[in-house]
Amino acid sequence: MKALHFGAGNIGRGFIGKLLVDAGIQLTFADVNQTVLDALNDRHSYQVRVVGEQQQIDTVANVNAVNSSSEAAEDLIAQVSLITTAVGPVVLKLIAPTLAKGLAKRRAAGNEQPLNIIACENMVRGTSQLKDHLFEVLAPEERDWVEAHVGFVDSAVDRIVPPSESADSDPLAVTVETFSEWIVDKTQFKGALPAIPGMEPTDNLMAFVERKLFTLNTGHAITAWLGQQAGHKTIRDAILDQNVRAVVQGAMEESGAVLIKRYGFDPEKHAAYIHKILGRFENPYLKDDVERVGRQPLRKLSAGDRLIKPLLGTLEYGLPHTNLVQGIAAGLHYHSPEDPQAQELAQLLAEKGPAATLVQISGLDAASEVVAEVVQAWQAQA
Ligand SMILES: NC(=O)c1ccc[n+]([C@@H]2O[C@H](COP(=O)([O-])OP(=O)(O)OC[C@H]3O[C@@H](n4cnc5c(N)ncnc54)[C@H](O)[C@@H]3O)[C@@H](O)[C@H]2O)c1
Ligand SMILES: O=P(O)(O)OC[C@@H](O)[C@@H](O)[C@H](O)[C@H](O)CO
Repeated sequence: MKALHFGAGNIGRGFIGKLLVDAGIQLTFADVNQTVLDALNDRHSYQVRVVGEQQQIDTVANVNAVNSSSEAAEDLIAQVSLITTAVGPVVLKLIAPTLAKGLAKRRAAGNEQPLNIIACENMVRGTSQLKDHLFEVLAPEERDWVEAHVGFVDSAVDRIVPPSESADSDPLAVTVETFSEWIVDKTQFKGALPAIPGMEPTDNLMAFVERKLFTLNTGHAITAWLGQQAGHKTIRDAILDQNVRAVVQGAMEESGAVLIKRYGFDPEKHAAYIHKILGRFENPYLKDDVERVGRQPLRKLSAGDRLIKPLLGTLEYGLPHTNLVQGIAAGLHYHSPEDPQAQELAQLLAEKGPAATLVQISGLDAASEVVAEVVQAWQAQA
């Protein structure tokens, strides 16, 4: 079996690429970073440091790489039976034209074998969003064929992979935590489910996507944003700060109450899930900067993402949301000279003030009580 994976970054190399190669799949990465492409094509292998109480170094071998918008990438799309991505939500739109050209070549070549595409991004139903981008650029005469032959499989992906501390000396170095979880929607595959140990099929994906995004990523973002305010550089230092931890845990519990009500999760098991996540944030073997985890605040504060969607759930069910409000206020305070979204946020705040900025980013109702609550928390944090 052959696969093409878009995005040879931290999750691409450290999680999805490794699982595919471990399953005996012949893997090619597609990326735009020439240094990474050259290193992959030079060495055809790289090492993954798995860190925890026990540490191990695994070698991922026999891999190749192509430029993401090249004809070589299109030709592979025409041949492979699996395409995965870990490029970041904003890049999905950028890879759609290459996908469209590759799928047109596949059809022209008469390749009727099923192809499955799985986006492994931190977003709800990312593959479905990639499909929307693809259909915007796909020629109308290709659409029925693509619907019939290509499975667009949504997934939830969980493994903390910060940039490696050795990245300066080795562009392929990658350090990952021991924990990993990749859950895919088995109802969306075309043809037989590929046998990939570590890929878990479910017919209840939304529950798992929301459980992950609205627990781990909710708590992670708040740890980063409040951590930055308190002067911490890393997620570990931030979560060991009892003031930060209390809000993070409180927000995960508030979001958890929504998830329990919506999906019927067992409350005790959900409490254990939160407890385990707090331990993962504390991992002494990983150096994860608050800037990585707090990045792109406009995306993280948007309507369907990790703060606002759980907040809306608490409003829907009449549940407490004090800590989520603190987290959202902290997101509005997030600053980073390197991050264009943080720059845009600062400009919005300067021009419009906190209430109008929040309403614009999150889609919350300007007249709602909760907007006033966030503004009050924002002022208190200043
Ligand atoms: N790192 C984590 O802990 C983690 C965990 C779960 C999910 N995720 C999600 O995985 C995705 C990737 O995150 P990451 O941490 O690996 O980021 P990353 O920046 O390390 O990797 C992204 C890769 O995509 C490449 N890229 C950019 N534009 C491209 C294009 N047009 N075509 C092909 N490749 C392109 C970049 O060069 C880079 O190698 C994000 O959606 C993230 O939310 C990350
Ligand atoms: O990748 P983002 O920017 O959506 O979120 C930052 C982190 O919370 C995220 O990458 C986590 O490390 C990951 O989701 C763990 O599975």
